[in-house]
Amino acid sequence: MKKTNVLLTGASGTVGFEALQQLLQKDYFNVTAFDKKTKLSTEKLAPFKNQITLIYGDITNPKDLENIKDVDAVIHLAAIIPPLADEMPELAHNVNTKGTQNLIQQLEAHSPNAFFMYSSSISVYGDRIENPYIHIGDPLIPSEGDAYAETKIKAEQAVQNSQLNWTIFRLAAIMGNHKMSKLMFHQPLNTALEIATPRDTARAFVNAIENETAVAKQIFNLGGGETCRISYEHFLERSFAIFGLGKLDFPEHAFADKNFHCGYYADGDVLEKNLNFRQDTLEDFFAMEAEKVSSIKKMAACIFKKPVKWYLLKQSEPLEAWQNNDKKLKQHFFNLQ
Ligand SMILES: O=c1ccn([C@@H]2O[C@H](COP(=O)(O)OP(=O)(O)O[C@H]3O[C@H](CO)[C@@H](O)[C@H](O)[C@H]3O)[C@@H](O)[C@H]2O)c(=O)[nH]1
Repeated sequence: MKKTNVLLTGASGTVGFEALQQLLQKDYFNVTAFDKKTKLSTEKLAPFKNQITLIYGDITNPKDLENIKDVDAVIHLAAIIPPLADEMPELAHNVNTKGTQNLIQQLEAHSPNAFFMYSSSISVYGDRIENPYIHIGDPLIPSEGDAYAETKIKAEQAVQNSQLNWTIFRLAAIMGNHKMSKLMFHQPLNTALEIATPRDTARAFVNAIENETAVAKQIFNLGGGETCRISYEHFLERSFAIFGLGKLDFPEHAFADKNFHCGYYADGDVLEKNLNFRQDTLEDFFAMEAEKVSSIKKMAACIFKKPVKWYLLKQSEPLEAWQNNDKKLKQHFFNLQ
């Protein structure tokens, strides 16, 4: 039987690395991994170099894509995600939108029958504090200044306008190896949060390869479902306890009131019915997180929790805006009277 040639972009990323390992568990896939050459990607992908075709390159440069040929299925994950996407919106546009267009062009020319699976994001729906139950047909209204969401919307359009067969998954909050950053304070504490673990997310893409007809030419919300829902405040409380950081005792105005994203996917079960990708619950996620924290690390965090929380709080842009009475930024982050 002829093997399916799968191209995986962003193979060393949080979702990509899970997808790579899952693809390699099946013997009917020939995997080509495309990624940017960085210290991290080299380290993570080196152990697989005998099992895959490895192409290092920059997706913004069409020349780097020239060796991509005879592909049957594509899992396109290479992207600049927040917070970097917010700090460097032009780079995000080049990689996320133009890079996707470049890849589509290469595939249209050399793999016109390829099935293109695109990873979009829940950020495209914008602020859903008032109305947290999200459906696929809801309007796409990114939060003010959310360059990342804009790049994802444009890339979605490029995918839909392509000559290829395609599917688009709008990923919920993917909780994985992402570092804590200033984004932590951009998200209002009363945000309705539905997570999906990287391995469940990857499984959806991998299972879609064999279920192309069921998902082709459609857009889906991809989340962990009812067992993966929590408020952001409770999510942080649980995480702080796991890391030995004690209570979530930040001052008023540390967290924004608005202009972020996330919510509950009201129609997320549709993708699950098609692809049967969910295995993890929130409790599994917290158990995995707890396993990552050694007792020594937890003890150190416990001893140093005050300076650690002070350091985190220093990164709160909402609090900084409030303290500086920066009218524009206060307006951006808070519901003012
Ligand atoms: O110019 C670049 C920048 C990044 N990458 C690669 O892209 C991947 C990004 O991974 P990561 O930053 O860990 O992102 P994830 O959290 O895995 O993001 C996934 O989930 C997001 C939605 O939550 C989607 O927007 C992304 O496309 C999808 O990869 C990595 O392999 C990078 O090396 C490139 O190939 N070229």
